[in-house]
Formats: sequence, C-alpha cells, structure tokens
Amino acid sequence: MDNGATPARTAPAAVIVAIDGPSGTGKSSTSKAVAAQLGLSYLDTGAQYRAMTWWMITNGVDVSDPAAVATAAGKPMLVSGTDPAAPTITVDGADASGPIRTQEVTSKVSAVSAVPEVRTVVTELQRSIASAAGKGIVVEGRDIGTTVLPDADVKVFLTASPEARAARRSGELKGKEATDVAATKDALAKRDAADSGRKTSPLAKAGDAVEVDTTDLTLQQVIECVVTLVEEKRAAR
Ligand SMILES: Nc1ncnc2c1ncn2[C@@H]1O[C@H](COP(=O)(O)OP(=O)(O)OP(=O)(O)O)[C@@H](O)[C@H]1O
Ligand SMILES: Nc1ccn([C@@H]2O[C@H](COP(=O)(O)O)[C@@H](O)[C@H]2O)c(=O)n1
Repeated sequence: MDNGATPARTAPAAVIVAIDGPSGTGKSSTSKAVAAQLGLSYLDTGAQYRAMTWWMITNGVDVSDPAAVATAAGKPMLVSGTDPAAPTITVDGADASGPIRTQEVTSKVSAVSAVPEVRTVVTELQRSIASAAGKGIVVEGRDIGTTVLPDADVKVFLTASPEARAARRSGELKGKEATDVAATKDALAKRDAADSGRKTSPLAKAGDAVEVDTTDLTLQQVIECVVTLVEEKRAAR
C-alpha cells in the first residue's frame, strides 16, 4: 500500500567472487579493481602462503622438509587487511608486504603451500575472512573455486599464454631481470607445474568457473568482464 512513506531498502546480499588461475594471468590486478569498483573486500591468498613461507625462512625451518613445515604451520599469526585500495599482510604483528615479494620467497612458496597442514591452517583463515565480509569479497588464488569457497556466487578462472605472462612479469622487474623474458617464462612454468601437480588442493579450474583467456585483452577489458558477471549474478537473485 502506498502510504507516502519512503520504501524500506534492503541491503544487497553479500556476494562472494572467486578468481583463480596460474601466475601472471592478472588475478591480483583484476580482483583489486573489481572489488574497488563494486565496494567489496579483497583477499590475496597468495600473499598468505608467501607470508607463511617468509616466516618459515626467517625462523630457520627447512622448507624442503615437509614434516618440519607441517610441525611449524600453526605457529605464525597471519593477519590480512582486505581494503582493495590498500591490502595489507602482517605476520606476528610485523608488516610482511615487502619481504614476501623477494625472489627467495617466490622460489620456495610452492614447497610450503603443498604441505597439507599449511593448507588446512590457511584455508580456515580464508573462510573466516570471507564469512566476515559484510558486503562480500573478491578472493583470488589457486584453489578458491574448487576448495576454499566452493559455493562462491561467481567463479572465474583466468588464463593467458606463457609468452604474455612472461612479458607482463618482466615488465615489472628491473635491470637485467627485466630483459630476461625466457628465464621469467621458465620460472613461471616451474611454479605452475608445482602448484598444479601437488596432491592437496592443486591449482585447477572449478567445473562451474567461467574461463577468461586474457592474452589479447587489456586489463580494463578483463575487469569489465568480471564486473559484468557479478552484476548479472546479482540481477538474477
Ligand atoms: N590483461 C592484461 N594485459 C596486460 N597486462 C596485464 C593484464 N593483466 C595483468 N597485467 C599485468 O601483468 C602483471 C601480473 O598481473 P597480476 O600480478 O595481477 O597477476 P597474478 O595472476 O595475480 O600473478 P601471481 O599469481 O603471480 O601473483 C602486472 O604487471 C599487471 O599489471
Ligand atoms: N590459493 C592459493 C594461492 C596461492 N598459493 C601458493 O602461493 C604462491 C604464491 O601465489 P601468488 O599469487 O602470490 O603468486 C603460489 O605459487 C602457490 O604456491 C596456493 O597454493 N593457493
């Protein structure tokens, strides 16, 4: 009945977006922009595995020994800030955003993330962050659509040719590394093979994920594609 009162508006239900894919396909850039555009939180799960790896290295844990890594998995306290404009990660209260991006961490993270006890701790943390995100969240990683949030509202699997990914990554590096696209391509392939080949929650496309090949797309086009998928999902509710 029209009584002249302003109709009550219900807040839109939280939307959960899972974005997975191999290294250098554009997951972080896309996820941050989509979250910012839609007013959602953002979680970089790779940063959490990197933070766990950095803690292991700085605390003298032999990361090539899965039993030693498993024993230590519950010790570090990881805290992720989920503002897409300024994502943060701390370990035992210390800012880890710089140290987790070193070559040493990048070369060791796949060994640490393959240990089931590590995945149990980190997956539990990821689920609690996602369930606390009032308006919803964009979560990016390798196993979000398959394992961490199998009931996500929108699942996207980003891909790109090895050449495109290596060129993008080289563009971020400085000096000699920037010109060595072949070495960058090899390093990406090695990490993807380790992440795809592990037994527990390997890098994989969920059966119900939308695959987007970003090789010939600009970042803006990829962002628009994902925003459209989320808006279509919201409209269909
Ligand atoms: N569609 C695109 N076209 C051109 N460059 C892109 C595109 N998407 C991302 N990039 C650039 O490629 C680089 C890698 O992107 P990004 O870090 O988002 O990838 P990622 O999948 O999160 O990688 P990783 O898994 O290794 O963290 C960045 O420099 C980014 O600006
Ligand atoms: N859901 C995830 C996310 C990441 N990993 C592991 O972390 C590494 C670093 O990820 P980046 O996105 O920061 O490059 C990645 O190579 C995986 O080993 C994971 O296992 N699961």
